[in-house]
Amino acid sequence: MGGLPKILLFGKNGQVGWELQRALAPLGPVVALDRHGSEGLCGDLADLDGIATTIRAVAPSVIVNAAAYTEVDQAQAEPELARRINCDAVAVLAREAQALGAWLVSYSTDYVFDGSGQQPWREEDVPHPLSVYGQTKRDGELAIQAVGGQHLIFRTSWVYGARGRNFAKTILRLAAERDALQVVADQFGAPTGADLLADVTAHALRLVRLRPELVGLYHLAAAGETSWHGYARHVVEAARAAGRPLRLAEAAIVPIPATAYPLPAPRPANSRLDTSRLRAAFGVHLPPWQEGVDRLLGELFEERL
Ligand SMILES: NC(=O)C1=CN([C@@H]2O[C@H](COP(=O)(O)OP(=O)(O)OC[C@H]3O[C@@H](n4cnc5c(N)ncnc54)[C@H](OP(=O)(O)O)[C@@H]3O)[C@@H](O)[C@H]2O)C=CC1
Ligand SMILES: Cc1cn([C@H]2C[C@H](O)[C@@H](COP(=O)(O)OP(=O)(O)O[C@H]3O[C@@H](C)C(=O)[C@@H](O)[C@H]3O)O2)c(=O)[nH]c1=O
Ligand SMILES: [Mg+2]
Repeated sequence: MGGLPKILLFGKNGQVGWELQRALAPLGPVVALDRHGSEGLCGDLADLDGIATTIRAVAPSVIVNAAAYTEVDQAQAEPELARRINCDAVAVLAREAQALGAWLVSYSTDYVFDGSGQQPWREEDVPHPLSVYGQTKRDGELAIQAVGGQHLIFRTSWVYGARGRNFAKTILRLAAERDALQVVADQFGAPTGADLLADVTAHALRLVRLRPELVGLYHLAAAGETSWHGYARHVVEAARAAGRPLRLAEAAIVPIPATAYPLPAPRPANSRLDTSRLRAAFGVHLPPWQEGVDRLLGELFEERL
């Protein structure tokens, strides 16, 4: 094998991409691109020829794709663009990776499932997306599998990071602006940190160099479960305990059914992911979701002192 792998990272400024810049750095030299590209390299996943040319020019031994069309509601109104980025571009990455004999890492979502039942979803369960976003992400997974090269697909859920937009930050903002909040209490999943995703990715990439048979699809989420309402309550209680100025009254986070919070894209009621396959294959510990969320909050509160 010999030599450190050259890594090409797409989507470097997203929540996960930002943490990957840090976590991948010790593995080997990283060429990290956002949609604007750099030094003549195209990083725009909407430009299928551009990214193919970039990959051929860089000739990496690992491609990590952290770029995606992640606006779940907006995707309902622009399915073609969502498909181009979440599926067609991913197919190009898979083909170009295969041609180079490179590994491809990509991320997918709990939204590939229809949310039925109460059991955590396993990798072999049949996806049935409820939304355009979920469908295009599912088709991206299938595109990678159809090419059949060396790949890791990590399906995760409810991602947050200190940098970027996410539910926890939205709730903090709303708690400072409003007297009361209504939050969906009948959708269940696990908030998962972008830092955890990046660290597990780096760990897995080290391991697959020695054990290429670990190729495949894995569920990767923090341990435990909550509802969006439970998540919001956790965030607001931490903010209150830290003495943050809140407009929100005590006990003013009202649990509501999803039917009372209509959005363009339906979300799954059951977003629980069974992570046994990942933990067994890679020997990783996935901490309870509260640990990562508390770190995020600590970081955010520190920033604003
Ligand atoms: N966020 C979540 O809750 C979850 C995310 N995932 C998956 O995890 C992965 C990482 O998500 P996350 O980091 O949270 O998402 P973010 O939305 O934080 O980041 C996505 C990045 O993709 C970039 N992007 C969008 N369109 C293009 C394009 N045409 N070309 C290049 N870059 C583009 C965005 O750039 P810009 O800011 O310029 O638009 C952004 O930097 C994705 O595959 C996502 O589907 C899975 C489950 C949950
Ligand atoms: C802001 C807010 C949201 N909600 C509900 C709406 C919805 O059911 C749920 C989450 O809403 P959001 O729009 O913040 O999250 P959403 O964009 O659905 O988040 C998803 O993003 C994509 C990229 C994924 O892959 C998923 O894993 C998931 O993280 O919370 C409330 O009930 N009250 C509120 O005040
Ligand atoms: Mg969203």
